[in-house]
Amino acid sequence: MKELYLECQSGISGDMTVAALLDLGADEGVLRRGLASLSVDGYALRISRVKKQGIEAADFDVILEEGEHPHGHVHHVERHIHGQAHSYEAPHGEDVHPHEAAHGHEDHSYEAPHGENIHPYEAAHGHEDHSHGESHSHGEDRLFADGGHHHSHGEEGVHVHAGHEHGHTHPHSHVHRGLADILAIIEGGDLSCRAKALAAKIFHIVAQAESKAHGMPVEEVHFHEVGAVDSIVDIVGAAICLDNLDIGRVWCSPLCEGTGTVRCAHGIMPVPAPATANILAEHHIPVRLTDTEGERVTPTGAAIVAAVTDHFGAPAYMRVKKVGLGAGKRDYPAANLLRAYLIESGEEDAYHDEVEVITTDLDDMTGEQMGYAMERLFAAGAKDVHYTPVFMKKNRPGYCLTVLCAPELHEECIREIFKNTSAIGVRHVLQKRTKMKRDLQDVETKLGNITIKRCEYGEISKETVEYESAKKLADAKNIPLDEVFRVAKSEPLA
Ligand SMILES: O=C([S-])c1cc(C(=O)S)c[n+]([C@@H]2O[C@H](COP(=O)(O)O)[C@@H](O)[C@H]2O)c1
Ligand code: NI
Repeated sequence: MKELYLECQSGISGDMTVAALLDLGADEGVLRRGLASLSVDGYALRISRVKKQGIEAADFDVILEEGEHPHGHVHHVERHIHGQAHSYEAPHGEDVHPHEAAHGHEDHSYEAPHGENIHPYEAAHGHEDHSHGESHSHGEDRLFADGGHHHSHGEEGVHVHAGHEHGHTHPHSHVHRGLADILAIIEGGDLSCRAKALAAKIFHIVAQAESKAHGMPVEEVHFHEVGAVDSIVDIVGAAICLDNLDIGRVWCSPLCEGTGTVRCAHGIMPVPAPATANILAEHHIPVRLTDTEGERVTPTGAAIVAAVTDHFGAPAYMRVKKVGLGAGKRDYPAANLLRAYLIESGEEDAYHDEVEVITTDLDDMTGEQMGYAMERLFAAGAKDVHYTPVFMKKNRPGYCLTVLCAPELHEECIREIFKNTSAIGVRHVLQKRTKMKRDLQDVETKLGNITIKRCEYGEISKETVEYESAKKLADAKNIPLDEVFRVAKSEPLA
């Protein structure tokens, strides 16, 4: 099984992920053919090599073709997901292009005016000849064969796109695709079942987060035409590449997110953007908030991580087989790169792993409450839970609660502790564990079937009778437990 470790020191976005996977060896031809098989057009792909602080990396760029954008420029993709209401209010006096596309004209500059932190896809552009004075509304809504709802803009009402009210002297149409439209596009593509399922899973995660952010049912979340193209290409692209690399297990570091604000289709939003924050929360993704200005983790990036990650944190041991670098679009003091490693995790080393040890001292709970808390912790997946008597401050006898769990479950276990005990703080530490390799085996004895646990650590080996199976036999035969153990030990075990 191939294993992937995503190191998200610079955060993660959809395009960085596709680029890093291509750099790891995902087949560009397979990616291009897969994307071309989707009923989505009006864009071009640019796959190139770029340098970030002198470090060479792969770059994946989705470029809208002329005519796709209402103003007819080739530009980097804007993203605009929204409900049908079109009611984003513009902060007063802001001079932001309604569609916020990066129209550098000559140079596609990503420089934001006045040092503002504008998403590269949404940077204000510099041309002068648009008239945005008039308002317009959406007229009829009909389903087009290309899998979206075209909105033709009439004369009345106001259509506000994240910045200011805008109108156009020419009528134009947008395609607003809902989740169902996008899932149909994915389903209709010539992709493997695994790639389709993964792309659909990622889109569900984004739609869920958008639905929560905008307070509307998932079915009503609509992906604006150009934004949908960008998201489809990035998300399906990532799914195709993961499938092509045959990745079976994914590890992911905490996501480093920046700070400040980001300007997008809704206007200025805090970093992490609402949809991103919702994904981080919903999927318990560990995050490291840094003081670098800017959005490092996008909703698409967070959704990919949520969909594919099996373990958060680096494996205890890993052998690196290959490194792939995917470039981010903006420049920061530290190279803006997503690093993807093809690895063999130390999990193959069956003798070592890591466990999280969580402790807290309790002096004001009843036995019933402590028993219940223990049950909840086991239900959350704790490996072990125990109470140790302690003598605490103010001469109070109390108990130290200790929970052992897999590192990726420690957040969940801490939540259970806060929910079900009087604790208002816990201590936790990741500990290295050395363990014997274990193997359970059923053996036949004169009393019946019994389970033996065989343990091995190099040349050291031992066998123990599994208590639960011995108890079952003792109950069934109505004989002392000791007798079952005696028989199990005296008989040669096959
Ligand atoms: O346009 C919409 S609806 C939009 C919503 C949100 C929310 O958090 S809600 C965020 N954004 C921003 O768009 C860009 C592109 O994101 P990708 O995931 O497509 O790379 C990014 O800055 C988001 O924060 C847009
Ligand atoms: Ni719109």
